[in-house]
Amino acid sequence: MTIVLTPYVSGGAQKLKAASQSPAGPKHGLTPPALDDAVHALRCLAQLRSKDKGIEKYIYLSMLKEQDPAMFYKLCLANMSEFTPIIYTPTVGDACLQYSHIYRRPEGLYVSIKDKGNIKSVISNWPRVDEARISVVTDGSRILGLGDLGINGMPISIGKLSLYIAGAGIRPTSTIPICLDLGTNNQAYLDDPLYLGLRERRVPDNEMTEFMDEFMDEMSVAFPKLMVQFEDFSTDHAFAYLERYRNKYPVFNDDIQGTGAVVLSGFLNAAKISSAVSGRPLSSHRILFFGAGSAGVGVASQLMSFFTIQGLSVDEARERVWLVDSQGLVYDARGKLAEHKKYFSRKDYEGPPMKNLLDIIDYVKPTALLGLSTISNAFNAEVIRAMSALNARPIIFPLSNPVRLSECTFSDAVENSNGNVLFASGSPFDPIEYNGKTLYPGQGNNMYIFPGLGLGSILSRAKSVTDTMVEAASLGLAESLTPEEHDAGLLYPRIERIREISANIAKDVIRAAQKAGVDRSPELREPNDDDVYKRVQSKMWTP
Ligand SMILES: NC(=O)C1=CN([C@@H]2O[C@H](COP(=O)(O)OP(=O)(O)OC[C@H]3O[C@@H](n4cnc5c(N)ncnc54)[C@H](OP(=O)(O)O)[C@@H]3O)[C@@H](O)[C@H]2O)C=CC1
Ligand SMILES: CC(=O)C(=O)O
Ligand SMILES: [Mg+2]
Repeated sequence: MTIVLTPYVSGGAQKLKAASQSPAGPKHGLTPPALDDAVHALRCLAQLRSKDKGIEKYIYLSMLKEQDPAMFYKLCLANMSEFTPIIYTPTVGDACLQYSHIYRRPEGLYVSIKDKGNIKSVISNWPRVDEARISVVTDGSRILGLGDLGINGMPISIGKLSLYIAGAGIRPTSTIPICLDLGTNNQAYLDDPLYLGLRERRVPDNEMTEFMDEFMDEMSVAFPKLMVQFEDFSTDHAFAYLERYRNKYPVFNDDIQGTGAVVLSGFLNAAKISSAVSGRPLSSHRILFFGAGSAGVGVASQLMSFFTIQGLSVDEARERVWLVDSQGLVYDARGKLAEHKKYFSRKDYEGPPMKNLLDIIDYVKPTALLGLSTISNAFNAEVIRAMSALNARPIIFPLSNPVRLSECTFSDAVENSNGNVLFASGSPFDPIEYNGKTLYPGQGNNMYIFPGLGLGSILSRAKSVTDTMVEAASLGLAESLTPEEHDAGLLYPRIERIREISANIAKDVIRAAQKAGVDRSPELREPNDDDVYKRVQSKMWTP
């Protein structure tokens, strides 16, 4: 069997395993006599499935990934819909919450505010087994919908990179999960004797920006071919650092751009179905966002292209969007607004604050209701019924993560819409039987986008990640449904096809990078798309 040591493992067990390797196969006596790859795969799956709790499964898979990455990724690829809810949302949310308690070994790079002025030497400690190509960087300040988790955010960077490796064939040794420790305002962690991060409150913005400038600069010097994915920064910093670095380095923000792209894709497919039934033109859809943070506003911005593709002007497209935040409908006359909400703030409403979601639905008459609020059950039975009264096929996407923060469950959405809902959630729900038919929930999660977007950006050696590259990823995903998936009423392709989907998205991203003139990989400027697709596939790592 293949045993590959990851750069950051050590210890007696690994040394013994490494010793069992030789070009001619395992050294006699250092592995059990009947150890066989295929049977061992069954053994690993049986061990995984014997565990009742999600967090125990997470810990088991974490250890398997360390000890035998090839086996881990082989099993992951063969069982994507079973593995993703464990290594990613929802279980990765529990892993983050409990990280300081379940911690067993270092994994990834930790850079703290105490390293300011000295970040270069910290980065230089990263083992250079392979040239780093992609890093997922979080500061732990808004992990999923769970709030400020400080250093406990590390598993989100690890989980996203596992999906890059499984879903897009990025070489494991070319990835760097990073958690920046800028303190935490989570009092429970500050009081927890096992907490692994700095026992300090978050630093002020000016200090954070100095730190981020140094960090980004040193990363680009140490790893000239690196692409950085910002993940789960709190909303103000998410927008600020994307703007600050996007024209300087190859970087994108997954919560703003990845989520925007995945939702545009699912919305395109849902709107076509909804419009085919109602007869209303695609350009007349009306979208109500419940939640106006980095994800809500990121998705709203990306959905502008849904309308501009239908021929609306940018101003007309903006008129199709309504935002709701914790204070209710977002409108100019309400008073001072956070910078990121201003663009979509309504100018055509001047009445008293409108806080009740049912009143807002009655006023807006939306065809689509998208939840990015972290408020579980916000889309209650009355809300779903109100949407169903307005629309033969209401589009309802409760996109908050993890699953317990979803604005509604799939079964509630189906029951209260008499099976008519066009549904996608951020975290996975099981299919359900309804009136003798199997209904499948969509998973509107950026996991469909970032692997292909990252792969395309890396292979094209993009200087920056342009809006057109993000849009290409989204449209590529929307078009990737097979006839069978269309017939089953799916809004997103089956996750089992993630490699094929990612290769297609990467090809479209490469083309968009070339069109935008940001690519630095002349050998990919092939005239034929099929050749580019084949080149992408040939570059994918296979366990
Ligand atoms: N499906 C996917 O792929 C993704 C899902 N997400 C999920 O989206 C959620 C939000 O993320 P993000 O935008 O970064 O977080 P933020 O905290 O920035 O945004 C949350 C938004 O919800 C609003 N809100 C909070 N309480 C209420 C309420 N009672 N009624 C109405 N609105 C309310 C907030 O209002 P205010 O502005 O007034 O505070 C804010 O606008 C998270 O759960 C995250 O996991 C994120 C990225 C990807
Ligand atoms: C999916 C994701 O990126 C989030 O919930 O933050
Ligand atoms: Mg995120």
